Amino acid sequence: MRKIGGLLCYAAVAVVSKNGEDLFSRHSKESYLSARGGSDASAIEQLRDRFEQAKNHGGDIALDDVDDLCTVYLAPSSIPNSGLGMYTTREIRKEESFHLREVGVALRDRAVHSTGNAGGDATKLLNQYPWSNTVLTHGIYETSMMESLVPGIGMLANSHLGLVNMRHHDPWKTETHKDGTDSFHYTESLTMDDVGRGSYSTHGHVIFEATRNVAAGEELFVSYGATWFDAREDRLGVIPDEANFIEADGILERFFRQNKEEMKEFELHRQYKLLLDNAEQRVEDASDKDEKRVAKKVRAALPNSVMDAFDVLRLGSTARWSAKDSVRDVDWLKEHGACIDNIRSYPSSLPNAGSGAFSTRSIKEGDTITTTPLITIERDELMLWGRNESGEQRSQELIGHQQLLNYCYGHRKSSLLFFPYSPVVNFVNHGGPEKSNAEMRWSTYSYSKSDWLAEPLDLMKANMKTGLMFDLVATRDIKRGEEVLIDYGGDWEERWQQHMEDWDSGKTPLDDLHNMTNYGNTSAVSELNLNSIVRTVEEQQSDPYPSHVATICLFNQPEGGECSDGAGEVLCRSRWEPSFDATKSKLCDIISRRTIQGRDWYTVSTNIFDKVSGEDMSLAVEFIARDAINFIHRPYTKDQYALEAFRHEIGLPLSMIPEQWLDLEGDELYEWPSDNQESE
Ligand SMILES: C[S@@+](CC[C@H](N)C(=O)[O-])C[C@H]1O[C@@H](n2cnc3c(N)ncnc32)[C@H](O)[C@@H]1O
Repeated sequence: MRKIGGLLCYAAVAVVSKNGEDLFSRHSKESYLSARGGSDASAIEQLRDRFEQAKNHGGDIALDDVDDLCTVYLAPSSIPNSGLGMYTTREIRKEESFHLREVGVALRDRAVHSTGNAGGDATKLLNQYPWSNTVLTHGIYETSMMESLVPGIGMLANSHLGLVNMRHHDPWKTETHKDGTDSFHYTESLTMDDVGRGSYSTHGHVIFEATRNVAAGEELFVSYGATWFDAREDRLGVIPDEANFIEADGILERFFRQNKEEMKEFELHRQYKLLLDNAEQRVEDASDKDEKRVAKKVRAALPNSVMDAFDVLRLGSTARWSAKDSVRDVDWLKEHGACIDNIRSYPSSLPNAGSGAFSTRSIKEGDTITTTPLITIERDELMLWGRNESGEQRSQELIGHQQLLNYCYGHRKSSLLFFPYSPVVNFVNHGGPEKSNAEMRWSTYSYSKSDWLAEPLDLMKANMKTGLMFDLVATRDIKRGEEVLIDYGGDWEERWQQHMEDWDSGKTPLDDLHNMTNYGNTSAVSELNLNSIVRTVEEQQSDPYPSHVATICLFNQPEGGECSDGAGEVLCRSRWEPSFDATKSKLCDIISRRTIQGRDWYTVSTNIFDKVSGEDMSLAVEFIARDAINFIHRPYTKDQYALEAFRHEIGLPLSMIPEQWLDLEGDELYEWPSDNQESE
């Protein structure tokens, strides 16, 4: 969705719509407030408890705060021609965390490693969905060019810039040692003995929160940023942003002050036509591109007839009028929607598997647990190709796969992969034939485009829309609190067994993974962040930090120049304010430390090299406080970037894949231990 290559960025837009406030009519029950998760610390405590319960009760967990009835639905979006959207049937209070935590799957340096087809090619469906790295905070430093896919609200919720009600929750803004995404299982249980290391995302804990009160029945909207829409004007038309809707509201307000309803109808029409003519003239008269764009968007926000303008009055704003059904009747949602909150993520009951999806309600055999749209991805797009010797061109050497492969469904005989993106569905783990209690099927939901199963492969690859869907169906009765497991298939199982054998025997190429210095432990990073003192570069010579650790400094550039030589210490200090905006953080070296009035202050030097201008923008900064310094993983040292980590798609039975999509022998993809074995 938003940004590609730093072009567009996720802005934490705090849009407060009057509509939402007005519609928020009744106070909800207390459990609902307690369910908002409270502080992150208590959320982690809760998770710890759940983990203990999971371990002690054979995987089942208690879910005291779950509503009996479904609270999140997939249903047609209220934005015309925008496919499906996501709706809540219970009110969500401003700043309340959305209860379904998500996984964030990082995409690594696609422009460098992908084939010509991918990485920046705007015609690829996959390229419509990644968030800029600021959503997975500190992701900025994970790799050179990082983007991420965040299912649930991060992919399924549409964007209406005038009705935004959800945004990514950023604990790192106030607690610099947190990156806002890491789930506790990651810091708790991931050790060198963990054979699952790197095979699942370390961002298993992405949280969204409400930017304003959200009414029961309301569609959930995030901001993709205005520039995302500007870049797609050809395909999507002119899409107003929040300011344009507000301006249009002002124009209508003036119109209705001057022209009363009791005026003669033809006079009203005439006056309104004049209003529209003026709006169009403004587009004509605009002196530059930006002005023209604003004028076009304001015009697009205005209704085309005076009758519709009266409708705006009734609904309260042009934004609300442009998506009339953005607050749907809950009964309508029950009838037309598909329930998508029957599962939540908690630490898996399986060893080495990271998080899992747990049923929040009792499900009967044959019932649909959740329904998910899919994006189709070509296998090539997830391959990591090396570089030639000069580093300028891609080589023919396949060096690995994007971690996203592990979250995709497919069959080795097809180059087509499917990535589901309903909430929590990506946490469903492999139970093998014995433990599985569910399976993925092509969806029977009325909005699933099942006729696409007859489409030729080329058309599927070129498709810029989503349409195919999966249902996750219970294959036996599932208790509330039980982990939902499917069978990833024989190919997956075989590769996993091979991976475990290689791991146990300490065989190469897994040596890198065993090597602490290369893919270091996150607990070490978290612990350093709790230390009050940061060692200077000189101190580190005799007392080094682990090599996977780097320091970033978060501070605001002073207005009106740097701390000059002549400036006194106090002035310097007041100028270099810590900032918790990760987008402004910089990798930095700690040069010296001084204690003034009992408080430690640091001189740091940032090392920034502007890739675009080629300019060395390194900066020496004096006097920043400890809380403006943060320990993070050095680029490429998080587990997901270990090239040798386990990689395999989730297997679909051969019988599910239409014959015309079977374009591969399949054996060339991985070094198959048993090449000729036909696996379902
Ligand atoms: C679709 S993801 C499932 C969610 C994942 N557990 C997480 O925490 O994000 C698939 C990955 O989960 C892990 N996984 C799933 N089932 C597993 C199992 N039975 N044993 C070990 N790892 C498993 C593997 O790393 C696999 O590549």
